[in-house]
Amino acid sequence: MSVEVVGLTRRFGGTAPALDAVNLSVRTGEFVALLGPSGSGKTTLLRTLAGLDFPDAGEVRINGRSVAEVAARHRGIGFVFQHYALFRHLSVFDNVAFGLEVRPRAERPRRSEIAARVRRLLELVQIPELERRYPDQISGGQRQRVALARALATEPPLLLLDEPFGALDAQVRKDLRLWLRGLHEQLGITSLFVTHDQDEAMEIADRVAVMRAGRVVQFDEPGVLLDRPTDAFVAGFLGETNRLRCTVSGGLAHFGELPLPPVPAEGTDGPAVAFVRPCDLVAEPSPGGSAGCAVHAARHDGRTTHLLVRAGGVILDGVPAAGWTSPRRGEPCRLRVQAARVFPAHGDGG
Ligand SMILES: Nc1ncnc2c1ncn2[C@@H]1O[C@H](COP(=O)(O)OP(=O)(O)OP(=O)(O)O)[C@@H](O)[C@H]1O
Repeated sequence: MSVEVVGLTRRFGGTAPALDAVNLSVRTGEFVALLGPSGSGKTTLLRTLAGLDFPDAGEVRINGRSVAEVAARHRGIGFVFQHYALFRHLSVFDNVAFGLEVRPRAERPRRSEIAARVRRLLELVQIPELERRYPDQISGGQRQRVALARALATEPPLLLLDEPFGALDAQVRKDLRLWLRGLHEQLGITSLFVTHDQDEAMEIADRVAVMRAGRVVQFDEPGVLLDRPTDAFVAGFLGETNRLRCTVSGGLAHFGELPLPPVPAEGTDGPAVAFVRPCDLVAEPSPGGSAGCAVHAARHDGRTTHLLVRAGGVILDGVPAAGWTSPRRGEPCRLRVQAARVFPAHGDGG
């Protein structure tokens, strides 16, 4: 099922619209993340797709057709919302069966068929042994699986998930998101999920729509977002990065007081902001101390050793040069910038 959003605008009465002429085109079978800071419009966009909220302008097209006149329950969409609680008085089995049980008699599968489908779904979400339990007798992660099974029971070709694992601890989240990605592929559905966890988005989505202030500012594959952000907001929002004020003149960004060599920069002359990833900021020993930098601390993120370097009154996050095995606190060093993304200062995302 493909989804197209065209010029979607939604105002709630405040001055800034929650959605501001959003365009987005999701292909059949894609797994797409909506990522952005709090209040950027992610949930409003998802609710509008689901038919739970209505736009002031623009439209949603599913498989090329406008769904403006189609009620939520007829859109063929399954959704899992973080706070869309399970029915506490129903067993796990009955929660999953619910969407089928409430169908009009003519469309309702036979009882034995419903039971078979519920059991298949509980196998799929890997909790077949829990069917007789009630929601308050299972863990948070298991509840999320039940919610997902319930959403899938009506076999929707499109699945919408709003922070589906938001309330869970980090390891469970990690396991569940990989499992969800596998499930998406196994079922061959189209899925959109909202998150403000960039690792989650980058790890499992085919494409990520980065949202800011009611707009989609970039919609690309994770690698493209990291390597070729189209503006300063995306560059600063994604991944770890040093954000440095600079001035562009004659094709070079100059860092003023900061003891950093100028780097090549395209674009017009004037105040700018440069984003330098830690892996592109290389520190090497400078025994004489003339480079004006010193080791502040070493930091390990599980994969890489980072070196925090004091330079001109600020602390920058870099990496030690190859072969520099034991930098000591206070040791003089110099910094080399291997790559930087430079944008005009007026669009730097505040
Ligand atoms: N029912 C509502 N009434 C008034 N304003 C609303 C309503 N729903 C959302 N908004 C406003 O619309 C904007 C977008 O909200 P939305 O919930 O879509 O953002 P979000 O990106 O999902 O945020 P979060 O990550 O915090 O969930 C916010 O400024 C919010 O205050």
